[in-house]
Amino acid sequence: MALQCGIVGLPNVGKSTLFNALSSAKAEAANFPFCTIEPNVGVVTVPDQRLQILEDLVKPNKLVPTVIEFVDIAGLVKGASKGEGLGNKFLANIREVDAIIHVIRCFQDDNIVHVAGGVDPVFDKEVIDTELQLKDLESVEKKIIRIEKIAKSGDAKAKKELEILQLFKQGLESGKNARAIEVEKEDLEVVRDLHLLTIKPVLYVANVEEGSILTGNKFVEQLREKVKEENAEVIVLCAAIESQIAEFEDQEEKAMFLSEYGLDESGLNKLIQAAYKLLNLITYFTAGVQEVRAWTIKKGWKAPQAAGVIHSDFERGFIKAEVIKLNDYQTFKTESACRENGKISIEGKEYVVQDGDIMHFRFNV
Ligand SMILES: Nc1ncnc2c1ncn2[C@@H]1O[C@H](COP(=O)(O)OP(=O)(O)OP(=O)(O)O)[C@@H](O)[C@H]1O
Ligand SMILES: [Mg+2]
Repeated sequence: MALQCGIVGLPNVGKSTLFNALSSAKAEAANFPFCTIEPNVGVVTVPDQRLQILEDLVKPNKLVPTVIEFVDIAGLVKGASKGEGLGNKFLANIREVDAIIHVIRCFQDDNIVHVAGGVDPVFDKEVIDTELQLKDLESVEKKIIRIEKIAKSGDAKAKKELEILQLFKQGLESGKNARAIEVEKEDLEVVRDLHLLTIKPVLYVANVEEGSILTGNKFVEQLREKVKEENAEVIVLCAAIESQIAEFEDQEEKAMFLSEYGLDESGLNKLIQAAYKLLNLITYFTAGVQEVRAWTIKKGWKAPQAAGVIHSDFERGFIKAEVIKLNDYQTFKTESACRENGKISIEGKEYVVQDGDIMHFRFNV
């Protein structure tokens, strides 16, 4: 159930450079092959140090990390919501993704053309936001027309829905993203079928020049200031350098290259991990000699549902789960030692799986 992040932004801001870097980011965590489903969808392994820890302890035949997908979406321009620059097609691409990585040009380089003249992250962000909002407004207005008819017949539910839709309409018209419009959680159901673009979770990538990776620059400051109240993450990286980092197969060489830039981790790794969080995902592990494996679930899932990711039988016939915490596994080294020391807890159907849990499911079908 790999979820998708769409890489969105103005033309020529570094989206494809970033996407290519992500796509060639060789599985660091393990020997999971990178594969491309379509030319513009990349399956990217989620780097996770905990897998290495488990590998060292268990020495499995196989190590399987978890993955998410990135989609390289073509650049949007002003007027996209009205079909400019193939806008409608690209907006449809955005509708299909689960979260948005909004790439914003924060690098100064006179050789690289900026579609709007000069580097201006705040302006650029607004151009994209506006196009997405206009498209959302169109969706909301269509639904309003539909629901109005029902409301007129005196249907109470429709009346209530109409009120909520009006709130979205006003918010969007005033330049707000749908995710920033304050409504009750259950009211979100009213717009669920619209798959609004600006309701999807977002994070920003400030694409800076090589010299500003560590320090940031004035453009990054402007962007941070602009998104302050959004509570969104801003990741600073240099896409051009990331694509070079991703080329290294040899981990030592890679580490050396990184340290030349004063980095201890690639920007890509940070981005992938942030994207994973943005999608509201967490990881649990299964650890056997055959295979140590990371599994992706949504935060808040209970044990049977989490088990269902492995196989539907596990969910259907769920009896109980045995759970070891990673640091206990590290301390006692083996599953049996964990058992002897009372570090395996037996959990039932109501157990909410935690990030990093090592799970063993008992089931009967
Ligand atoms: N951080 C950076 N510093 C300098 N140059 C960069 C940086 N990131 C990307 N570039 C350069 O910017 C140019 C545009 O990059 P890219 O093709 O990735 O943009 P794009 O957003 O995918 O554009 P489009 O929307 O047209 O597909 C390329 O020449 C790339 O090498
Ligand atoms: Mg591109």
